[in-house]
This record gives sequence, C-alpha cells and structure tokens, in this order.
Amino acid sequence: MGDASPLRVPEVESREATSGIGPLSRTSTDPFTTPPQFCQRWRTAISRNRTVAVGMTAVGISETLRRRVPIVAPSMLKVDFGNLAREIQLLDEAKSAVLHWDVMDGNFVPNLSYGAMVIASCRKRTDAIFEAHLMVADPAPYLDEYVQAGCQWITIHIESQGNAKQHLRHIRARGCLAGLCINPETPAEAIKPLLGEFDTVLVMSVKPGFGGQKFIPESLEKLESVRRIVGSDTLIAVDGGIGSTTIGPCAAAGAEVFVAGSAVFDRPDYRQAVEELTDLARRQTPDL
Ligand SMILES: O=C(CO)[C@@H](O)[C@H](O)COP(=O)(O)O
Repeated sequence: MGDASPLRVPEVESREATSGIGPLSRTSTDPFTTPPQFCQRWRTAISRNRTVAVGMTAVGISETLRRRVPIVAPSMLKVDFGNLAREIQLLDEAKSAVLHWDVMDGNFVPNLSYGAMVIASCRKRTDAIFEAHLMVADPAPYLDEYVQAGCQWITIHIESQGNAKQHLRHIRARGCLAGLCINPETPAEAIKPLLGEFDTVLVMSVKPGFGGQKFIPESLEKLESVRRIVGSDTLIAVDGGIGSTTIGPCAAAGAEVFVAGSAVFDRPDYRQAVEELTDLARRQTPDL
C-alpha cells in the first residue's frame, strides 16, 4: 500500500461530472461516452448480433448487476482451459451474468493463471459482464490492458503495490466499475480511507492463489463489517470456498455476488449448479 505509482491518472474533478457514474443503486440518464480505445476494441471483439454489452456504461452495468442480485459469478480459474469456448457457452446457458477472471502473476500470489490476451479472445463469445480480479503485485501497468480486453469491472487488491486510490480512479475514468478486494488478514476497516473511490468490495474468504480451498468462517463477520462501513449502495462480493453450505450465510451477512469455482465447475451441469446456488443465496438475502 505504498504511495509511489507510475500510473498517470487523468485529472478527475468529480466522477459524476465526467463519467456519469454514480452509486450502484442510482438510476440516471447517462452522459458518459465510452473512451474510444475501449469502445472500438470491444466493438470489434463482439459479433454484430451481440449488442447487449456493447457500449454499456458503468451505470448500465451497475444497474444490470443490481437487478440480477444475488449473482453467482463462476471463477474462471477452474474452467477447462482446453475447452474454453465450450465452457463459456455452457456458462451462457447457465445464465451467468458475470464471469470472474482470476488474474495471477505468480508474485502477489504463488500461482500463475492468464492475462488480458486470453480474456480478450473470450470477449466475443459471450455478453456476460467480465470482471478482472487482479491478483498482481502492481496493477498500474496493466489496468488499461484489461479495459481493452473488454472487462467492464476491474478489481484490485488493497494489498497490492502503488496507490490504490489512483488505481481505482483510473479504472473509473476508463468507464469501468472499480472493485476493491481485501485479503483474509486485512481488516474491514482498511477500506475506510478509500470510501467513495470504489463501486464494489470483494472479500476474500480464502487466501488468494488457488481454487478448492476451505471457506474461512471469520469472513462472515468481515462481510457484516464491510456492509456496515459501505452502506447499502456498494455491491459486496465474496470469493473462496463458496458452495451450498457457505453461500446462504454469506448472503445473510451482506454479500450479493458470489464467486464460485469448484461449486460450479466440479458439477456435471453448470446450469443446475448456478441455479441451486443462486436459490440458496436468494433465500438468505435480506430484503428479497
Ligand atoms: O481467486 C480465487 C482464489 O485465489 C478464487 O476465485 C477461487 O478460484 C475460487 O475457487 P473455489 O474456492 O470456489 O473453488
């Protein structure tokens, strides 16, 4: 969490004034126009008859997410990489609103996964919202690559190097949702200085780096604390060890997006898995 960062963030007086992005629950007319490098790359990546995601603004994405809560977001760490196109088709059939791309650099976490090129090559295959979860030592040099790859939601770790506030502002200035992730050993209070700078909080309920780990029970209390800190307008996600016994308690504790690897990909029928998990979450989501 040092201060030095090579990122040059455009001067943004007020986020709403420049991008039209507001709190997740806000409905508004949207004066935002997608930055050209984002729009063109993305347009060419998506086939002509797939228009839902094209040009969708951060406000639109926020509203889509809000409407779809509770959301089970398959963790693409557990996908069959030898059959990526087929896997994405199956996730589309499972009506997954969000695909969660776990980007690991082998440095911030002891594992290496994939980068923006792989994600960009999958962009044309689905209209699902792409979230890039950057488990990297320094996100600064990579942020734009993930925007250009078609990710509409970029999550950085508070524990990464550089200036988290600058990173979050950079993501928002590119028209994406800015997510802030905290590791199990980081207290919920650590997000307080960054309030107002992010759209979503991702609570890691395992140590990042690997799928298939056991849910850390203390994460429930942390979800409750995060909810108290951020209020109702910020979307809260949880990641790690999410399955049939943990998803309900996480929903009750305030989570709305559930990143699930094994609980989806270890099942023969992804659609059934997503439906069952969503149902379990819905039953314990307050106010639903
Ligand atoms: O980011 C991570 C791990 O670093 C997670 O997204 C896991 O990939 C989730 O896998 P399961 O715990 O659901 O199997």
